[in-house]
Amino acid sequence: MIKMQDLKKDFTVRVKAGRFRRLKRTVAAVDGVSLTIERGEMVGYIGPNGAGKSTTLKMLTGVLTPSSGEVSVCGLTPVPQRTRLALRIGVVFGQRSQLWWDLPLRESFELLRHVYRVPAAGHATRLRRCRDLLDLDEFLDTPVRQLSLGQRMRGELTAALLHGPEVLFLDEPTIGLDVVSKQAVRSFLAELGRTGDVTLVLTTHDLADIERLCERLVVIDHGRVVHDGSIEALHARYGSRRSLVADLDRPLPDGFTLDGTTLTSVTANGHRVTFTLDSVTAGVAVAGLVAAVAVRDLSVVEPDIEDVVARLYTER
Ligand SMILES: Nc1ncnc2c1ncn2[C@@H]1O[C@H](COP(=O)(O)OP(=O)(O)OP(=O)(O)O)[C@@H](O)[C@H]1O
Repeated sequence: MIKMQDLKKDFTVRVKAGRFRRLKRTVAAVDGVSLTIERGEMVGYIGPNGAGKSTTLKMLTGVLTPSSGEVSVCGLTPVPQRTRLALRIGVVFGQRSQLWWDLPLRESFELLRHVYRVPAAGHATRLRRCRDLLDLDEFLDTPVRQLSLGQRMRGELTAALLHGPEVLFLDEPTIGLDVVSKQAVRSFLAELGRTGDVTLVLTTHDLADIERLCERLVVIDHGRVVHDGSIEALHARYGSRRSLVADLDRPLPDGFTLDGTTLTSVTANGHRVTFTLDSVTAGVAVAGLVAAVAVRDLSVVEPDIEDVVARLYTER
């Protein structure tokens, strides 16, 4: 569905060199990315600021011409075949709107039907689905400029989907949204992905988006892919471990050890302890602990993706 082969994009920028001098410098925004994304995949494309995420998306959607390498989306070459591509993809870029500022959402959607020449029946079915899943009805007749950010984002998602695209590109779909709108957008995208009809590529700085939505995580830094795989694979690569957190009636006896674990924190005057599970399952560790001391409460905590990704960014 999407193929990139040694894709590069350089920008020439002028940098200050002394009071009056400006020197030309080349920035390799995307520096040899090769990726294949199959139909129905949900891929999170993440990386620190300036890593090259937006530039990649712009090349995939036909906004920017690559400096070198190959790119194809739905079998088309994005820039020269941009018009045909527009009928097959949907795009939501946080900063840019596809909606008409002064028109109610309902009319924007109708205009888009004409722009894309979408048959009325398909359009109506998709709009119905978006209205239900994204709760659009209460603001369908409100002019776009009066919508809250969360309402507008729900409108943008709908606008991007009304022509039935095969691929949806999302640049920071949940940025700036409140908790409720974030959940609404995530649930909607999860539902979209579940049906497998749409291939989804999203960039985000909110790793909860990735955890909720993407089986595949591509991490890019300085224009290069530094990780491509599942979240679990990332945890395995960095040796992240689950932890067992226990609230105890009394502090642990001096020198206490629990086989296959490491005691990593003791808080609340010794009443709360955390063990990292090094080589035992949670079940074995729980059984060992309960047999040895009086436990009031227990929980198993998954490794934190934020920590792992922060390490991935800083270790480079
Ligand atoms: N039009 C442009 N002209 C010059 N340099 C650019 C241009 N667009 C992007 N860049 C540079 O290319 C690099 C990659 O930028 P890009 O916007 O793709 O990063 P990003 O990963 O999307 O970052 P962010 O998370 O901050 O949005 C940065 O160094 C940026 O300054």
